[in-house]
Amino acid sequence: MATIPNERLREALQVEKNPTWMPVVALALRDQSGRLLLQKRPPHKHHGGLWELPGGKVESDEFPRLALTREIAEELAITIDPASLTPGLLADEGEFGATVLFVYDCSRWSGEIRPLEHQEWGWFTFAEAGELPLAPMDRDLIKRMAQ
Ligand SMILES: Nc1nc2c([nH]c(=O)n2[C@@H]2O[C@H](COP(=O)(O)OP(=O)(O)OP(=O)(O)O)[C@@H](O)[C@H]2O)c(=O)[nH]1
Repeated sequence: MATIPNERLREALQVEKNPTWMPVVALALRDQSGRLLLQKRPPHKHHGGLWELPGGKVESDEFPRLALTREIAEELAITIDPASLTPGLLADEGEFGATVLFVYDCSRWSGEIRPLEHQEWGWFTFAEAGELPLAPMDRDLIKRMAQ
């Protein structure tokens, strides 16, 4: 049987290491009538002025559900129970999908919603959300949620 020289085998199995991909978690928070909470990104940030789901980057030492719980407390002053989250849709953008957005569904929280980062926010039906200038991944996600 022909053998592959070790060096060639190593080369063939070499997977390009790319530590630069970015996991982002976002919350599809619904009120009692099923409307979705969206907020507007600050003008100076990436996708500034566009509307999106609340959430943010998962730090390298965090579990996704805990990152989302942290982000939601930081942005909206409410507490969500990580165990009550349901994994939902997924989207990506950038070359080879370098930013991956994981959406969790949730309809229970405690506390009163307050925009701690002074962001504009509101509850929207899918039809209303479709009229907003949305971040590109969110446009796609909201279309899929509405189906
Ligand atoms: N949170 C959130 N980010 C989104 C959504 N859609 C989307 O494209 N993004 C992008 O994902 C990235 C998340 O960054 P972020 O700025 O919200 O995260 P963060 O709060 O941890 O960031 P910071 O450290 O800059 O404050 C941004 O590039 C943002 O534009 C979304 O629905 N929610």
